[in-house]
Amino acid sequence: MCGIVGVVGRGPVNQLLYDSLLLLQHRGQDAAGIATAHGKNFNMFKAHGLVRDVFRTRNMRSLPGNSGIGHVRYPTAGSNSVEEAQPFYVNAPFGITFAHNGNLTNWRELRESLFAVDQRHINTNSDSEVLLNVLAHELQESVHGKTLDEDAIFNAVAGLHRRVRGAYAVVAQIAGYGLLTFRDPNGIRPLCLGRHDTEAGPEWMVASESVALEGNGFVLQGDVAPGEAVFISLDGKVTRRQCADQPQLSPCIFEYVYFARPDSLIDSVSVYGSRLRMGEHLADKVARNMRLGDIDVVMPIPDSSRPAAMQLASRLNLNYREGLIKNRYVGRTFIMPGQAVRKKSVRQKLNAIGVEFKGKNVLLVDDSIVRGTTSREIVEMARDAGANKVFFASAAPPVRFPNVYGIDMPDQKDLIATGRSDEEIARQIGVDALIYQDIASMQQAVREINPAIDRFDASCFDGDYVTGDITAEYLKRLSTGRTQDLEDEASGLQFNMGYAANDN
Ligand SMILES: O=P(O)(O)OC[C@H]1O[C@H](OP(=O)(O)OP(=O)(O)O)[C@H](O)[C@@H]1O
Ligand SMILES: NC(=O)CC[C@H](N)C(=O)O
Ligand SMILES: [Mg+2]
Repeated sequence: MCGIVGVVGRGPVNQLLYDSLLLLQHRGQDAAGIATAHGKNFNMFKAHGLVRDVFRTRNMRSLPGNSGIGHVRYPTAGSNSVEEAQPFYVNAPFGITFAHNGNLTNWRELRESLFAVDQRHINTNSDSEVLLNVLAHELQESVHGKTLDEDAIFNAVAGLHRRVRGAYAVVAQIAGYGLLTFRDPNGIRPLCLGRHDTEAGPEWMVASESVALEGNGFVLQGDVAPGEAVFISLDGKVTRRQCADQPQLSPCIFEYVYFARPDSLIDSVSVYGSRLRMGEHLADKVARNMRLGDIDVVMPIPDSSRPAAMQLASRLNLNYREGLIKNRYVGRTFIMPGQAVRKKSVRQKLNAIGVEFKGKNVLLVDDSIVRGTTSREIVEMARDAGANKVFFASAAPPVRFPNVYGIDMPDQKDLIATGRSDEEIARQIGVDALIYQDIASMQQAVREINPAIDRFDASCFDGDYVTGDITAEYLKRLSTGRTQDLEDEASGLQFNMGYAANDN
């Protein structure tokens, strides 16, 4: 899950973009980048690492301009090579810089047709570079020698929607014209618009999550609708148009479960509120399946499960205790690359307070169990700290299917719930009892806040993929695809370029 931001301001925006990326850091820890527009020129800097490590004063100084875009990356296609860090740039037509959150499901086919038919070379295994080139091609076709105007821009987005499948929330700058932003026809990934009034006129910001707007003094104007495109000219004029034939809001439910910050509003739903409700539904299931007298204490696994655990305890009238302390300098473990580093980081990140465990029957609550890395380690920690019995409740149902829309779980065999019953999973993670949320209750928790959401993408729980193009064959190819991408990279089909890294 990456984070994206775009700004059209009335003064330099480099610091604003930096601050916004810090507020979106939880969506991607692998690489960060900013591209600003200064007159007709773009300035860009991107590198591996967390936002605060990527940008030094000298890099910030090299990013002048009153508009710009930014990206924090969590790779889901290709590799984590720095050449796939975003934003991306193409020089024709006009010059475009581009950042993407999501994952395309037909990017390999698109890459072939871009080369064979549109004569465009894609230099990385990034689906985002493919998407940028589709946009550039459609824009070229739509302008066709005439001056660029809003009709041409929106027609290009409509053409892109017709060719592309998958999840995409995008911010792009067209040199000398302005900022373009759009969301896929299912609205799988979030995107919202904010406004800040100044004496010189309004400033505009679009971002993956409303926390980036609010944290910078912008007022949320609402979400970009599924299939909709918004164009903001450099003088601050906003034009919006629906560019998809059959848009249908089907947001990714995992945003509410885990990805988004609790203080964000996504599609008019408070993420925090939805997690509280997931806790209530989970409480009801615990009450139906366990003797409450057996539970001495309810404990969250920091950070994301806190609202659900708190609400569960309150609804069941049970003690709530914080027995696991988080090292605030270790990031999110689930989005780290590679199992070895994820496993080690769980131990570095969380430490048990012995007195809260010793001799007690503890109900641990987490937002989800995916590979089982966190739960296995924490259960062992609880036992080592002297817990009598360890029970576990997950505010999300078992994750049984790969994600193809921007969460890096391409391989079913990595998921602890694959081919296992709840009892077998309980044995795997070493608990005395395991309670999972039901799929319907998880969806209801969000829908109770916004009943207008007809459908969710809950494919990693139920195997029903909203874009309708995912076959068993596709999923099989996906599991080997990332390895293949790394091999392609070494095969010499690409140009290799060096990027300057910060050396201090
Ligand atoms: O079963 P797993 O593969 O371990 O994945 C699930 C765990 O990963 C996430 O935590 P993470 O440490 O990423 O972030 P958090 O601090 O936001 O909870 C999530 O909240 C679960 O705790
Ligand atoms: N998680 C994401 O949104 C990733 C965006 C894009 N697919 C990449 O790998 O860079
Ligand atoms: Mg967690």
